[in-house]
Order: sequence, then structure tokens, then C-alpha cells
Amino acid sequence: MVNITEKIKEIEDEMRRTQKNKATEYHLGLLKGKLARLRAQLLEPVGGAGSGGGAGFDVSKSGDARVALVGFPSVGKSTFLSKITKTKSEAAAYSFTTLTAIPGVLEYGGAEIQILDLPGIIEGASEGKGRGRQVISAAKTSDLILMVLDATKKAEQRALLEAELDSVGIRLNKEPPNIYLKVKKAGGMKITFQTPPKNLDEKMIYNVLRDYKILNCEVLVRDENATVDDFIDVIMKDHRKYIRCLYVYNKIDSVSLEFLDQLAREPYSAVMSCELDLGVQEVVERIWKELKLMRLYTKRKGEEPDFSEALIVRKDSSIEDVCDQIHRTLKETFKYALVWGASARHMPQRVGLGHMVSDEDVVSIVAK
Ligand SMILES: Nc1nc2c(ncn2[C@@H]2O[C@H](COP(=O)(O)OP(=O)(O)OP(=O)(O)O)[C@@H](O)[C@H]2O)c(=O)[nH]1
Ligand SMILES: [K+]
Ligand SMILES: [Mg+2]
Repeated sequence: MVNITEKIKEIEDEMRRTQKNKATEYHLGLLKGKLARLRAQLLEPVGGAGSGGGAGFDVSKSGDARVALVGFPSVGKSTFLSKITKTKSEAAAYSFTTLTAIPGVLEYGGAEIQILDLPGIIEGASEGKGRGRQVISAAKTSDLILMVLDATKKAEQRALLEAELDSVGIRLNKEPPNIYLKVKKAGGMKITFQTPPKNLDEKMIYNVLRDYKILNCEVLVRDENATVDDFIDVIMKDHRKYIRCLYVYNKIDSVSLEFLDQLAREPYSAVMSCELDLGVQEVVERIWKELKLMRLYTKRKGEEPDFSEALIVRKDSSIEDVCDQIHRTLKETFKYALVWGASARHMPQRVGLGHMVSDEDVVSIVAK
């Protein structure tokens, strides 16, 4: 049996050889679909020791959110961790100084944010070069990827890392495609478009679905910019992870002002020098912003709200999430909640478990 890595290589080669035009479009779409399937297989844990499956490092999640430091060797990941947390991670001028995941805790805005310093990764990481696979698995479990880049190195490093992450199903700074897919038991395929997309048609969708042996389903494409890649992402949604990414250029002490200015203007980017302590605090603030954590204050009946200690919850949290955050069993005795703040229509608003809270709301839980 040809192994999966070889099959992947074959398809990648064929895709490279195939010229992109109207005539080859459908064939390329099918190849992309096959590639996505094989890559998912490659990441599946096969069981047994040393199988190189999807396992990450043995660091348990803690705190209110997790941020993974991902980058080539010697870009300054460990230096950064040691700067913003109390943890000291060894830093040195040679590659692969860090060999495992080193967690640190960043305290900010009343939250405890776990920062994971990771070994450097190189091209081919997703196929298992170095500790690449493990690093990528750890990145997949994070709420934010901080891609640390060396400002003095070529711009390609960013695209290379993105391609590595992309090939294992990590989508950076992207929303899941706006395509509805429901697999059914019978009834054939029903494919509809809200506005016909420029780069995706019924034939393409039909071909890909058939290749995936999905013969009965309902598809509704809502986005006119949708591509076949988006459609494949929807089919493979259990293997896709949509994660925010902040690109941080370190070592700006060693580049020209003009170049620095150019880097700083890139989207989702920040610049810093750990060595000169320039921009580091700004990066911390950006981490906080990107995580979109919310600070809530609790209030007991008849008392003033407790502003001394915030309750940290994730964005898009409901009162139910708030209850879970306070105590595992609070929900069971929950009667209603009173909410003051941006999410409340009047002060206070009496709400149920489904109510969505806003940053800096004051919440009072009333039990049965
Ligand atoms: N000029 C300059 N050097 C820096 C800066 N930050 C870190 N360094 C140096 O870059 C080298 C690599 O730093 P590390 O923190 O070990 O890099 P790393 O990304 O953790 O490397 P690996 O663990 O090997 O992947 C060290 O010699 C640091 O002193 C910076 O802002 N400017
Ligand atoms: K290093
Ligand atoms: Mg390191």
C-alpha cells in the first residue's frame, strides 16, 4: 500500500503540473477534495506508540484562554515568554533551543492567559518534520495563535508558516464559510445558491460531493465569493479550526525605520523588540483585544457589585456560561438573573439562561 504521505505528494505534484483554466477547473476541484481527505487521514491518531498522530504536548489548559507562540526557530518566542510571564524559558542564539511546550501565565485585565512557548517549526512541519506535528496540534488547541516572525528575515517565512497551518485545517483570521450543508439519508442532492458565486457552480459541488460519496444532501451557498476550497472546508468541518492570529514581528531593533513602518501596516500585525523592550506591552494589549474576553462583575442581593474581582468569560457568552464559570452546579438551582450594563434593555433586566452578556455587565444570579 502506498502510504498517505506519498499519495499526498502525488496529488500535490499533479496539481502543480495542471494548468489552471476553465477546462481543468473541475479536475482541480476534485484533486483538492482528495487532498483534504488524505491530509485529515494523516492527522488521525492511528493508535500505538510513535504513530505520529494528532497528539500535542502534555500541557493541560489553564486560565481563561490559551495563546500559542508559533514560529521558525530563534525568532524570539522564548525571549517573549520570559518577558511577559514569570516563567523563564531558555533563550539562545541557536535553533531548537526549546524542545517542548513551556507554559507561562500572563496576568492582564483580571484574566489569567496561558501562553505556550513552543519549539520552532520549519517547512514540512505538518508532515512531521522536527516536532512540527506536535507544535501544530498544540496551536490547534489555542484561542489565539501568536505567529512570531523575525523582522530581519525574508517575508516568505510568514507564507510558509501559514501554508503549514493551512494544510492541517487551521484557518487563520477567517470565518467558517457561509455555506449550509445537510447530509441526508435519501432524496438526492439539492443544491441552491442565494446569489450565484463567481468561482463555484453546481457541477463543481456535485462532483466533489459524489467523490465524497455524499449523494443525498441539501446545500445552500449563501456567499457569492465562495470557492471550492470553502465548500471542501464545509464538508470537512470536523477537521477545521478557525483561529485568530496575530502576526508579531520581533527584532525591529535591527531593521530600518522605513521597513518597520511597512511591517506595522500589515493587517493583524504588530512589531516589537524584546531586546530593547519596544512594543512588547502593545503586543500584550493586542493579545487581550484579540481574545475578546469579557469582564463581568457579580452582585449579591442587597449589596453593591463587587468591582474588585472580575469574572472572566469568553466572547459570545450567555448567562448559562456565566453560571458554569461560577460553579459547576449553579445552573441546577438557577431561577433567573438580573443584569445591569450594555446587554440589558432596562436596568436591571430580568433574564434567563440564554441571555447573552456584554463586557463589563453586572450580573446577579437568583437561585431557587
Ligand atoms: N536583536 C534581537 N535579538 C533578539 C530579540 N529577541 C530575541 N533575540 C535573540 O534571538 C535569539 C533567539 O531567541 P529565542 O528566544 O531563543 O528564540 P526562539 O524563537 O525561542 O527559538 P527556538 O526555541 O530555538 O525556536 C537569542 O539570541 C535572543 O537573544 C530582539 O528583539 N532583537
Ligand atoms: K533559539
Ligand atoms: Mg524557544
